[in-house]
Amino acid sequence: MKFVIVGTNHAGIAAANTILDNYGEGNELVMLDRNSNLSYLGCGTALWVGRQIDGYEGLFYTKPEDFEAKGAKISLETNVEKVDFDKKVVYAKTKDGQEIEESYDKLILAEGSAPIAPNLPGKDLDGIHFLKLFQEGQAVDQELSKDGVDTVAVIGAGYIGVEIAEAARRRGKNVLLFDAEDTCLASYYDKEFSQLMDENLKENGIETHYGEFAQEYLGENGRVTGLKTDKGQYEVDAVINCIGFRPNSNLGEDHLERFGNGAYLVNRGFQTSDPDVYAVGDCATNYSNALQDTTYIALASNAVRAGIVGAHNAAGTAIDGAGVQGSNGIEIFDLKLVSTGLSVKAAKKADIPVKYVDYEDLQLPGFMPEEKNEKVKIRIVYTEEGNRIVGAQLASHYDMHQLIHMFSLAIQEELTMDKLQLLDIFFLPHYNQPYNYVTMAALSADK
Ligand SMILES: Cc1cc2nc3c(=O)[nH]c(=O)nc-3n(C[C@H](O)[C@H](O)[C@H](O)COP(=O)(O)OP(=O)(O)OC[C@H]3O[C@@H](n4cnc5c(N)ncnc54)[C@H](O)[C@@H]3O)c2cc1C
Ligand SMILES: NC(=O)C1=CN([C@@H]2O[C@H](COP(=O)(O)OP(=O)(O)OC[C@H]3O[C@@H](n4cnc5c(N)ncnc54)[C@H](O)[C@@H]3O)[C@@H](O)[C@H]2O)C=CC1
Repeated sequence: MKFVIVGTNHAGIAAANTILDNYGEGNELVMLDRNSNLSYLGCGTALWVGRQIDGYEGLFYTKPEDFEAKGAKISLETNVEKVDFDKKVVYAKTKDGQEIEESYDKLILAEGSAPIAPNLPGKDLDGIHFLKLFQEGQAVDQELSKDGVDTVAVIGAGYIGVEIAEAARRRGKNVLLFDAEDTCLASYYDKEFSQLMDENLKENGIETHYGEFAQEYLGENGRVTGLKTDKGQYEVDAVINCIGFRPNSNLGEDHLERFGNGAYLVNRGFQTSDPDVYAVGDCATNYSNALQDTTYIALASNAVRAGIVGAHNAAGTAIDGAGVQGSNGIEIFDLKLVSTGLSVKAAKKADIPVKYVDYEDLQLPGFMPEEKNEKVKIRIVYTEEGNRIVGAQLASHYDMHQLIHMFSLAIQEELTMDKLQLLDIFFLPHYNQPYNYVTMAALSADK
């Protein structure tokens, strides 16, 4: 059997390793990617640009030779231009213009996603950036090193925007952070949580502008000098756009069924509407256990799992993915926020009637040293009918992030609130309280 994988970043890499490690013998694998590098962990961009880590070198976790050593044929700087789904042939062109044709038995599309580019006047000015690829991270890093770049506008206060705003601030810049919503991180947290991050950003010197839409990039001599929004005009020396991702799904757009946002629509085994074509990672949908329906969530964690499951299915081992909760986390100037599943706001948007319970307490007993102890805020979201757990959010300066995985499992396994009430949660003063906030929240929940 011959497999072709288009896109060799996180999803494509996971698919390739699954095929090579489990079905390598007697099978053929071709990997194609238009980029000059693979396996870049974008999550490290802000850490590197903000000088919280020494450099970018450690942000790559594999190289082409690793796949060649296992028998794959891998070609970077090779753009796949067309797929003939009837003849089962992929057409690509290398950087130096060489045309490549690869037939396949099973095709795995792992084309990923691209940053959404707002079509605003002035969009071609110098000093306007996006953040996805390693090369784009490098461009932002170089921009922040230029003389005269003192004030930076970040458009979009989602995950990338908030992280790069922190990085630019750590580099000593004046940072203006814009979002159309009335808080940061609006698609991940309810207001009671995102506002904690808003305060944290302001306390650390970031100027936040919410409920504001960018309308125009202003410039002089080909270089950006300002940003005009529906509420004002600001002098800035550089702009970083972070208003979300759009799935790359050009190759199959006329042949494969797609989701509302253009992502390839796949089943639980990541098979598309063409039985010989699989789609994994940011270019494809996923199954949400909270919604109990199809969803689109662009995360490296999802991409890796999708790559593994999709590859097994493509190779003939029928397995269903476990679905996703969209579990995520962020740490900015020491404040940690983690969430999984649906916020109250997201549940409302999805027309799922929910209740929620909030609880706030110190992580450790009061007798523990003050400098080790922090308040933790928790919200658990559950369905009005049946009390099924569908979401959780936590915020603290204490590192409580591992707890969110328990809620992720609870959502996946469709657990109800009563299962949490008397769950055996150990007590040790070094870690928690005898009446810990999970038990207390569950006990006090309206059921
Ligand atoms: C700044 C930043 C921070 C992030 N932080 C996190 C984080 O902390 N946690 C997390 O889980 N996620 C994070 N993400 C999201 C994560 O990076 C993506 O979800 C992940 O990259 C998706 O992997 P993928 O392999 O599906 O797609 P991509 O990474 O988009 O890779 C797709 C690949 O396909 C190639 N390709 C596309 N079309 C073609 C074609 N026609 N021909 C040849 N090659 C093609 C591209 O060159 C690319 O290499 C972050 C993203 C960014 C940008
Ligand atoms: N820690 C993590 O898990 C991280 C995950 N990622 C993932 O990468 C993907 C892309 O991240 P982001 O680009 O930050 O997308 P995002 O969806 O997280 O945030 C985009 C933000 O831009 C705002 N916005 C949209 N259009 C706008 C406009 N015209 N004007 C002003 N604001 C506008 C939205 O309200 C939203 O808050 C996401 O799926 C994200 O989850 C990225 C970084 C870190």
